[in-house]
Amino acid sequence: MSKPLVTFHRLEKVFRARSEWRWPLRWPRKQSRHPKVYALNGIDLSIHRGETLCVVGETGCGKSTLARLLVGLERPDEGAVYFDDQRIDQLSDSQRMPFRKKIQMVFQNPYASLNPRMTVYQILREAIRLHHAGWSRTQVDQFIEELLQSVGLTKDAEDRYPHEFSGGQRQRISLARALSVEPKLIIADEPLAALDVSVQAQVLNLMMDKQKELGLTYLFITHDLAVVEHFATRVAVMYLGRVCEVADRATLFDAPKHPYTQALLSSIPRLDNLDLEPIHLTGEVPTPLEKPMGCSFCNRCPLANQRCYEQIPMLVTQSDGSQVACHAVEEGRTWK
Ligand SMILES: Nc1ncnc2c1ncn2[C@@H]1O[C@H](COP(=O)(O)OP(=O)(O)OP(=O)(O)O)[C@@H](O)[C@H]1O
Repeated sequence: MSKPLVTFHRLEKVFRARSEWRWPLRWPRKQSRHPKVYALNGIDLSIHRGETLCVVGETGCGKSTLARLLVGLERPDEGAVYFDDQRIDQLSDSQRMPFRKKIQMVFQNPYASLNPRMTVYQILREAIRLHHAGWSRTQVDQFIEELLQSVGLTKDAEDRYPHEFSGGQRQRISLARALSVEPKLIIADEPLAALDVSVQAQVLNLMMDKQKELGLTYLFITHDLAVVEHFATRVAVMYLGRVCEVADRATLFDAPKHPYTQALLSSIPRLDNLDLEPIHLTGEVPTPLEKPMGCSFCNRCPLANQRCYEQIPMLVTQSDGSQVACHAVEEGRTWK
């Protein structure tokens, strides 16, 4: 197999808590006014060329932080990020310029991420000018027309402003802007969350078509497991700043191994097994204000034993190629 396009190596990110975290009820007053938030606690993960890696996990588990580190909006406290074999997490803004073109991001809210004062033409021209500085006006105009056509929009979209479009059309414009610099990787952070279900399918199909046509790689962050099942090549399941399972799509949905993945997937009704009962997790959801000593999932895991509370489980490759970070899986402990 060729080398991965992206590698996250033992990535850690700690934030100082935002003001709303300052005095939560569970936080003793004697503690710092700005306690630490352990957003990523040692992420080891790769993205292969041409694949769609979907990252799933409940809110606050660190999915967006991972994306922001890759795109250079945040720097890690520990560990490294490699793109095309080059370490990119320590680069200055100017050293990062060549990678800006190769790594593009599509956000959840296309309205907030498109400048409302610029027409679609101006938005696209700005991106193109930055990366194809030598192009003539005619070349730029022709490229914009073709670009809009390729995402299902017509030339008359050029003179309109973002607010004149529907949510789905705005997401097409965001995709056009990302594609305008001919990237290798597109990071899509919940790109469908603000769209109607019928429009979600159109945007998803467009993204899949573009991937086939241009050989793109996607890092796709979502809460929606139906989207993951339709769209992913591989899936990384995150829990509280750690990756607990990575597997190709079929393996993950057919044979999830980590107890958290099993609970997560049991919430989707399956036509092939209507008798399957959803697994209800008990126990308090841990806070990222405390660095977990052992497995981050142990206080909600019905399979946990003393070892799980004391020792951090590492990702271990299984016989079917998936990777699982779980002492219970390693020891063969199963649900009763
Ligand atoms: N700039 C920041 N300052 C302080 N804390 C932050 C900052 N950014 C993220 N966090 C915290 O880091 C943790 C991980 O956040 P992140 O946004 O990566 O999670 P997420 O999995 O993407 O969540 P969601 O699915 O809700 O978007 C959260 O506890 C969040 O509150």
